[in-house]
Amino acid sequence: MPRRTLGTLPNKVKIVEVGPRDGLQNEKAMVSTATKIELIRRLGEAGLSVIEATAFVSPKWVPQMGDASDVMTGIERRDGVSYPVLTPNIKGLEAAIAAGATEVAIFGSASESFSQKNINCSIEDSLKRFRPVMTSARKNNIAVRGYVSCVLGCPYEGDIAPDKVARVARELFEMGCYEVSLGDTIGTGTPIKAQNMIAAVSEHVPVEKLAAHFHDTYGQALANLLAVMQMGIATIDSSVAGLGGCPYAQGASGNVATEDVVYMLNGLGIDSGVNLEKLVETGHWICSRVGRPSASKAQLAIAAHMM
Ligand SMILES: CC(C)(COP(=O)([O-])OP(=O)([O-])OC[C@H]1O[C@@H](n2cnc3c(N)ncnc32)[C@H](O)[C@@H]1OP(=O)([O-])[O-])[C@@H](O)C(=O)NCCC(=O)NCCSC(=O)C[C@@](C)(O)CC(=O)[O-]
Repeated sequence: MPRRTLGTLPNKVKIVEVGPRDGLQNEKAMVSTATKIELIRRLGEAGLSVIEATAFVSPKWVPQMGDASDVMTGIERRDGVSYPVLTPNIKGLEAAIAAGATEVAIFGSASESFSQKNINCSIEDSLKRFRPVMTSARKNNIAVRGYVSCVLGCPYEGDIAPDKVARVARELFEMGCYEVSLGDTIGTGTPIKAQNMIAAVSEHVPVEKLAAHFHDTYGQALANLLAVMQMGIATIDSSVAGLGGCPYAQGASGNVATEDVVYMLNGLGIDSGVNLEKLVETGHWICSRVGRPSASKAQLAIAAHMM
C-alpha cells in the first residue's frame, strides 16, 4: 500500500511548555511556590526544553503570579533548558533580571479591546512600551519572545482580520523578538482560518520564526496545529494537562494539552524530545495538586493503563 502523507510536515517540533505560567495564572486558589517549582522540575525531567516559568506582571492584576521572583530563584536549572518569563514593561524586566531570568516574553494583542483589558493600554501604546524593554533586554543579553493574542478571535470584538495580526507580529519581529507566538486566546479558530492567518503573518515574518499558541476551548486546537504544521510551523506552545485559561477571556479554556500534542507528534513520527510517560505522570501529579481533572485525552487514556 502506498504510504499516505499529510503534505510537508516538520521533522522536529519544539514544544514551549507554558503550563507553569499560562496553565496556572488563572487558578483561583493560590498554588504554592513549592508546587510551581516542583512542576517545573518534573517538566524538565520529562524532556521539555523550553518551560515558561512565571510572569513578572502586576500582582494586583494576576495574583497567582505574585511569587514570580521566588519561583525564578527557586528553580533548579537544567542544562539545555530555557525558562522564559512574561514581562509586560521595564519594571517586570528589571525584576526578572534580578531573579536570574535569561529569556523574557513581551505580549501584545491584535485586538484593541483585549489589549486594554489585559495590559491596560492600546495596541499602539503597548508597542511603545515594549521598545525600552527590548533595548534593555539587548543590553543585558536577554532573549525576547513576542506574543500576539486574539489572532483568531477576540472575546470582546469577535473576528479579527489576519492583517491586524500580521501588523502586530511584524512590529514585534522588527523590534527584535527572536520568535513570535500567535495566540488563539479563546480557541475559536478552525483549520482554514488558522491557515489564512499564518499565510497573512508569514508575508512579514518568516514562518520558521512563528509559533502556534492555541487554546482548546472548542476542541479545535490539534486540528488547527496540524493545519499550520503543514505550512511550516514547527514551534508549538502547549500546557501540561491542558491547564489554564486567560483571566481576561471569560470562558476560555486552557492551551492544547502537551500530552495530546506529544501523542500526535509521536504518531506522525515527529521528534519533540519529550518522554510521554513522564509527562503523563507530571500531568496526573499537577492535576491532583490543583484539584482539577486533566483536560488531556491522551493523559486520561494513558494514565488508565499506567496507574
Ligand atoms: C501591564 C500592567 C502592569 C499595566 O497595569 P497598570 O495598572 O496600567 O500599570 P501601572 O504602571 O499604572 O502600575 C500599577 C501598579 O502595578 C505595579 N506594576 C506595574 N508593572 C508591574 C510589574 N511588571 N510587576 C509588578 N508590579 C507592577 C506598579 O508598581 C503599580 O503598583 P502600585 O503603585 O499601585 O502599588 C498590568 O496590566 C498587568 O500586569 N497585566 C498583566 C496581565 C496578564 O498577565 N495577563 C495574562 C497574560 S497574557 C495571556 O495570557 C495571553 C498569552 C500570552 O498567553 C497568549 C494568548 O493566549 O493569547
